Amino acid sequence: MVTQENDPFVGGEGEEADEFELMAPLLVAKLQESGISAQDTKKLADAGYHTVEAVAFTPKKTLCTIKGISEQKADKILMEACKMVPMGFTTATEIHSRRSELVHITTGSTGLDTILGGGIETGAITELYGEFRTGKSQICHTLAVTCQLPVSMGGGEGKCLYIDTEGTFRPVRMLAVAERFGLNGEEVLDNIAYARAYNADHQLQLLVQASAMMAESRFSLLIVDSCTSLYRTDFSGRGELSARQMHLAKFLRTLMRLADEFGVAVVVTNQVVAQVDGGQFAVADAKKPIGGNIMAHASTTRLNLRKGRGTSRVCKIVDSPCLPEAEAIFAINANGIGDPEELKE
Ligand SMILES: Nc1ncnc2c1ncn2[C@@H]1O[C@H](COP(=O)(O)OP(=O)(O)OP(=O)(O)O)[C@@H](O)[C@H]1O
Repeated sequence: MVTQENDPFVGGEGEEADEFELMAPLLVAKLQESGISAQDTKKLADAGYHTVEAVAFTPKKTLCTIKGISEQKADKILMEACKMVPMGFTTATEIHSRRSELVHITTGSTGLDTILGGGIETGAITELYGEFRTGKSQICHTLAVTCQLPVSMGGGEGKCLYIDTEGTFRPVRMLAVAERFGLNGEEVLDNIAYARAYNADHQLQLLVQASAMMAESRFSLLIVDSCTSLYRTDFSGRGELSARQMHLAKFLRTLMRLADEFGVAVVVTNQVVAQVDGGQFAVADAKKPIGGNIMAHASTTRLNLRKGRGTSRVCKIVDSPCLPEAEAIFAINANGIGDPEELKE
């Protein structure tokens, strides 16, 4: 459970805090120790680069677009940032050992957690897509609470950042989940940072603030519900398709950078639309997720949700770098995502 007292980024002490400090991203001001001026590190932070990792992962030509950062300065900044952040080759053994430390956040459903290898993966993007009322937002609400649990209880010991584009955020649902897991409702809500996005530009802009917040305090989950709905309203028709996809690609790339940089789990929801380009061989009623290849490639794991019997829902792993295709049945209960009655025991 993350409270002000035990949040390792807000002045926690002792062994646990040391461990987190080792894993924590380096604040951009750290570059001053390598001869970059305080003015320049401020310019970087103002432009949304709050950590040395964010700077090191950025191409030179992008850094040069920041007011007051010349090509020469960008070279020097990148050289120093790359010295602090390991960017070259490493061994598979090292990667294996790092990956074994990655935690999974419980979804609240045993069946779902089992097929997902423990829950939602941190340091990666998980996409939940499906028709309306299939439980996408309900899973997000449960995760916003379970991500705060201790690792031993299937949590990520971090706060949650929630970007809502459809106005479906309901704290009362989170209070019910908090009670189920024996957490203090007030503290749980205090650990969820909420923002409503009003258009696609604003949605992207919120990620700049998100990175500043993540650099200050320990977050384990970032939710965007829904990732694509504002793109559908802001860009219409075939004429704007390419602009829409470019904007979406930038948004998803920024999400991936946050997942890499801060090791947070990123969960995005997506709707489906009827398939219209399948010609005479199109399956009747076939629905596909919005966002095309851009969305498909950006998501590390894609989960398709559909309705089952009664309150039950079915989740299918459609794409994952290390999980087999599999299905699990879960339920939407009053106290969050769980197992259907008939599957209990
Ligand atoms: N308190 C509750 N107890 C049990 N089930 C609930 C509760 N609140 C909502 N639900 C169920 O959750 C379902 C809606 O799920 P959710 O809001 O996650 O849909 P969604 O997939 O996000 O849909 P959309 O695309 O419309 O946003 C409904 O079937 C509703 O009955």
